[in-house]
Amino acid sequence: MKNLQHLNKYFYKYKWKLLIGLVITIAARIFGIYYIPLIGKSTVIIEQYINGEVTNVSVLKDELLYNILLIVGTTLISAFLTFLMRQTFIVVSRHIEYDLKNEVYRHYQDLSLNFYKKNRTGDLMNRISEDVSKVRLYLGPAIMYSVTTFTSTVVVLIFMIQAAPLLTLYTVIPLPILAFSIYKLSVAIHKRSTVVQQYLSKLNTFTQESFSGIAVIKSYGLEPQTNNNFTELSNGSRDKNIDLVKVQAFFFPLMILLIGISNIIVIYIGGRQIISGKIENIDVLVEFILYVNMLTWPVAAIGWVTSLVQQAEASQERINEFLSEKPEITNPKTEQDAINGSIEFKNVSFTYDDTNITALKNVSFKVEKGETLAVIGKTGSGKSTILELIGRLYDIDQGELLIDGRKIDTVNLESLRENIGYVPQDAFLFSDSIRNNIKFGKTDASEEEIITAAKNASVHKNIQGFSKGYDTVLGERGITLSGGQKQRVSIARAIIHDPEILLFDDCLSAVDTETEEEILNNLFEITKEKTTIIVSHRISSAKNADRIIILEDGLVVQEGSHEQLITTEGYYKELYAKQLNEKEM
Ligand SMILES: Nc1ncnc2c1ncn2[C@@H]1O[C@H](COP(=O)(O)OP(=O)(O)OP(=O)(O)O)[C@@H](O)[C@H]1O
Repeated sequence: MKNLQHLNKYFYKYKWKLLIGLVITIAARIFGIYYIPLIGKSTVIIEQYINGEVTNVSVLKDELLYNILLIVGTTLISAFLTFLMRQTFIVVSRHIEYDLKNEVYRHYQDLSLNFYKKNRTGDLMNRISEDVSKVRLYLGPAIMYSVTTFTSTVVVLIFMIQAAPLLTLYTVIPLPILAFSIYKLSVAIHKRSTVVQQYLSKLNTFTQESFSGIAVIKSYGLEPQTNNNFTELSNGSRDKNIDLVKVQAFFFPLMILLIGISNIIVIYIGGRQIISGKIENIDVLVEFILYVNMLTWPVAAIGWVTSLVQQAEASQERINEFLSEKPEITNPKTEQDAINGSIEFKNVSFTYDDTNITALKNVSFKVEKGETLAVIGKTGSGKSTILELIGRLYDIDQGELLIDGRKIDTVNLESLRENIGYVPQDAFLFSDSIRNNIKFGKTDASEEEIITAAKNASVHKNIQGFSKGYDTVLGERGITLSGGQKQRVSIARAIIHDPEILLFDDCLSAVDTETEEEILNNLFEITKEKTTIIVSHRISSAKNADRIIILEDGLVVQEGSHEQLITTEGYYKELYAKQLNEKEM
């Protein structure tokens, strides 16, 4: 139960509702049991009529009618209270489930990129959905049934002991056995349903992947093999489901068997006590059979609830594991900082934790506000890493990274990121309209601002070409943009909020040179007063920059303007010659 203590704050938050639920449950159980003594009383009067102790039939009728009305009344009240009980306990559990999901989601958002690299997306999703759902079963049904079981058992036992104490003792003997057997059965059911769930998620992942990759499957003619793999998985899933059903099938027979045993005990021992005169009236037997039946479900619930609590404990442990992860990148202060935009790397080195790859070694350069720096280098030379460090997606290991002369980890993180327009290498667009994808960079952007940003990114004409224009939905349910169109929407998103620092990571690689030229011209105007870093493999993107640095294996090997570099032996000159040749061919 140690892990479940995390939820105590939520119980505290909803304490009044839970307390009301408790009172309602006790009242519901008391009203719910009242029909039993009334049935007992009715049996007695019928017996007295048969024995001739009551001769007037209208007395019998009146008494029976009175009892029936009371039974209907108390049962209706109990039913209504049971409805209210569910409304409080289950509703509170849904509220806590919602709060917990939000807590986990917010925490996920605070965690750094390293956390996402160490953990698989499926695992993150499972903990926020499956595990939270299991915890909800503890918060709702488990607590509700525990309260019901406790109150029912106490109320029923009080009624039983009042009627016949010794018979009560004999009758309750099989009940702990029932609770224990149901517990064992619930554990077995849980184990098998976990396997069923695992198969189901394998099957889901496989199906999803094969539909996403349908183009590859078809072009390689892999349909028969995919079919075989699917059949194998679904056969496994069917077998595991059958295993589960076999165990589940024991549940009700076991309950019926144990109720039957208790009933036999009531009739046998109660019957003997009536014969020996220890119990006076037959109504005790009738009432006891009803009491035993009333006790059975709550007692069985003890076993079921125990297994629910165990599952919730395991799930909460997994949730707590992530909740206890500390974000590596934190905001150093709450006051906002004005960002002017100058960036300086002083002997910066950086090694990725997970791969141990040293992506940058002693890198130094400075870009002032209004300047453009181009970063050129072979793949894997560390270009993107420079941009990620400026966005503080990672913290540097050695050296100093200064923003406006201040160490980056002393600058307000929100201010820093709000002032950066970052276009990543793999433009990621959400399954939403083009308008909203662009507005993502500035949520309150006007239509005019959206169009201007799209025009500057040279994508406005393309968007107009779609029948729904800016309302065109992208992604799974919408159209798929070409690589170049995606890159340009992504540029529009970065420039719309007019940030002080613009970081372009090889984001014109998928557009033709003509469009590249057009975008660069537009950007030239926009970035006049900004600090701009352009990472590229193309000389055409770099040639107009104020300064160009060449990276090789994490080291700055050359630095200078386009004119200087094309006359200096090295990677830039070779690349220039090669790309010039390609253009001429
Ligand atoms: N998230 C990461 N985790 C671990 N290692 C990484 C990560 N990103 C990059 N690396 C490694 O760091 C090195 C530098 O990568 P980086 O992405 O900065 O290169 P790049 O010059 O931008 O390459 P490209 O031109 O192909 O985009 C590479 O060896 C790469 O494998």
